[in-house]
Amino acid sequence: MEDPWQKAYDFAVTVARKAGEVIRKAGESEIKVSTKSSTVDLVTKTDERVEKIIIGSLKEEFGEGTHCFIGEESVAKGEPCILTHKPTWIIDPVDGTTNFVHGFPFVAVSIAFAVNKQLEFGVIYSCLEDKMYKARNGKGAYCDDELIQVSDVKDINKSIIISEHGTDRSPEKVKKIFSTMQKILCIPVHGLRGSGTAATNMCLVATGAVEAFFEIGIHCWDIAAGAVIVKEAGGVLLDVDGGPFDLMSRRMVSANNEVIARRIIKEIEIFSAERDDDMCEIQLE
Ligand SMILES: O=P(O)(O)OC[C@@]1(O)O[C@H](CO)[C@@H](O)[C@@H]1O
Ligand SMILES: [Mg+2]
Repeated sequence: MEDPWQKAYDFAVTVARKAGEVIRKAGESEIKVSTKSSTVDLVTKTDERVEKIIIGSLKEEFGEGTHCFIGEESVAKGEPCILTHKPTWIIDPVDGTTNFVHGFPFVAVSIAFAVNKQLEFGVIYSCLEDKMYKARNGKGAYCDDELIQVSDVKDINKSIIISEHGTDRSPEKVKKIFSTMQKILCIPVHGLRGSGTAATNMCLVATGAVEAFFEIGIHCWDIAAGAVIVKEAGGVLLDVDGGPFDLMSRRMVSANNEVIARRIIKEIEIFSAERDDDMCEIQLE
């Protein structure tokens, strides 16, 4: 049967590579905006430039009317962040902006595509490592055309877990994040890690380098592509309360299997994070 989204998938890979080349060459890492006082969320001119390139290319190829776009920088400028049934591209042009600014070598372009609110495919280009991760619903996950698979570790004591401390620096949230990390570290696990980009973290789950990555406070553009890649590599996605994964909820546990996911969930101290789709007042559907 003909696959209706093959062209979109191939195009996403091409656009992600093109965007990654722009990031690699960008001397411009000037911090343009650092929002709100309690958050440390860096934005550079490169973030905005790369998002324009990605969305511009996609609009030219697929037309503006039929496809919708959720992009980190466009949402920051007031565009709606609502997932409708329409074909929708979910884009983080530079995941790991803080890394990019500091020359810490993990920076990713993340592009996902959803139809009828279901993720169809995800592409993550880890542009400084030059690794292209990609996955399509039901068709496996790949890194540079090699099939990837999550780890088969079921014993939490033999695991490496990733978490990030995020951009919100309000002391009560930071306290909960570090308390959770302390509890997980002392289970004990082999180690705790963090690459500084959610997209890359999810690729590390998908390749079996780590057993899990969880975070409260991430956005849909950080994790949409990674969600497809983890799932297609044999992993699981859950909410931090053990319920079903919800892309717009800003909470997620991604893991190699449910045993590891649920063991971590036991330790997570949940705090509130405003949903991505509540950030917008206009409801489109
Ligand atoms: O703003 P950016 O660079 O796209 O996102 C960077 C990032 O660190 O922020 C998230 C929220 O804490 C992270 O997990 C995520 O990958
Ligand atoms: Mg991001």
